[in-house]
Amino acid sequence: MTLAQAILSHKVGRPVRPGELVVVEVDHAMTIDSIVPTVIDRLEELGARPRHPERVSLVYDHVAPAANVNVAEAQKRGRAWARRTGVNFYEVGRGVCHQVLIEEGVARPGALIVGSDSHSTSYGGVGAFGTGMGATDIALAIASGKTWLRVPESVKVTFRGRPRPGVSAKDAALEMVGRLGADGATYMAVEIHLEGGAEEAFGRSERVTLANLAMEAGAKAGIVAPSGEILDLYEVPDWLRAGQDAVYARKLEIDLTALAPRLAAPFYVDNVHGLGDYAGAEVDFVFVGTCTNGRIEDLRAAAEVLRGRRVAPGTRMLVVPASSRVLQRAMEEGVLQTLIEAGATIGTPGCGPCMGRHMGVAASGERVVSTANRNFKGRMGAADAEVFLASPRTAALAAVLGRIPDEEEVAG
Ligand SMILES: CC(C)[C@H](C(=O)O)[C@@H](O)C(=O)O
Ligand code: SF4
Repeated sequence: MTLAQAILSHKVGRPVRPGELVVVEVDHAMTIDSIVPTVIDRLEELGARPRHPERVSLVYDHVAPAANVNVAEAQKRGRAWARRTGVNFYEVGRGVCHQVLIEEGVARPGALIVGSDSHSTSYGGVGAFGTGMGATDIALAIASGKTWLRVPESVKVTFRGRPRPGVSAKDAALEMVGRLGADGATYMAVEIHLEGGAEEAFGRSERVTLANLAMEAGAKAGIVAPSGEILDLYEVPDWLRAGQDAVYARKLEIDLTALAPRLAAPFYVDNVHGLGDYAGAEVDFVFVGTCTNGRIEDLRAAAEVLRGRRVAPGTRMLVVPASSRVLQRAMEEGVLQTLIEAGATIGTPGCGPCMGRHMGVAASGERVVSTANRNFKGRMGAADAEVFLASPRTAALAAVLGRIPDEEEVAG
């Protein structure tokens, strides 16, 4: 069995096969500020309330703090609903939904989590089956405590070895999406195995980055086989193991020892290149943050580059911690001090300008280096703003140099 099969079989109480439709209890249902109004509408149409409010979370992260009166009104309605129903509520500033659910211990190995956000695959970083759904499906999951799923086929991706200096999980994830293609894993589970040193090199944070980017290959779920740090942090159930008999739709091997830093160039996440193709291109705006790369490990990587240096004149840099805990930690460790002294500015924990809705959108013709997971046309503001996706290290170097760095500078 694959890991996706193992989790869904455990839920159903018998072995399930890819292609089967199953109705399963969900361990948790999550929704966000910008989707909750529709979720409430659907629940009201059904005359339903959350069946298990303690298994529901509402996180205010996407346009938080509210950018205008309409958003403020919608958030007010969601707050009142959360109070009325007793679901878990995370206010403006607590952080990006996925990071919050991981920090709160909701995401754990073997759990099934549905969220009204496509990057719910992130929970796979800790060995959960996390998947994104629309508002109607989430409303039904909240009302009934269950959902239906087609048991997905799986693509097996094996990362082998330890990455070279300057190469991170983001580079590995971009390489994976580039090789799979944007629709290479549509409705499949991407099952990620770390071997030959990769299981130690990539801790929880890095695994979340990998599972998060699996979405950009179209994946229903991205599940990293628990090993390394995950075994220290969680109790991993015995049944959560891919069997020798597991059948995969496709297998991909990535040698981390040979991997160079990667960039996803506009306007597709699978448009993955080496730095050499764009090195020297001027950069207007650098954004470090998001559910992909806004954790303390990512802020440390940026601070390491910025220590004792300045963001280049003509370039601006915004750092948005993925959560309030990340912010707190960055403060305690002096990471914030380093970033601020270098001339970066800090935003409220949450999604920040990832979706181009507030907190620093890009103007026409501007070039952005972002640590996020999407670079579609208009994603961060103007339709012709160019967004390059990269690791926190590459992004921070772009900020101090005012241009896209080359491979040697990143290896530095
Ligand atoms: C707003 C939300 C529904 C959306 C998603 O589903 O992913 C957003 O988080 C994104 O990254 O584009
Ligand atoms: S940080 Fe970006 S990718 Fe992640 S949930 Fe928020 S908007 Fe979506």
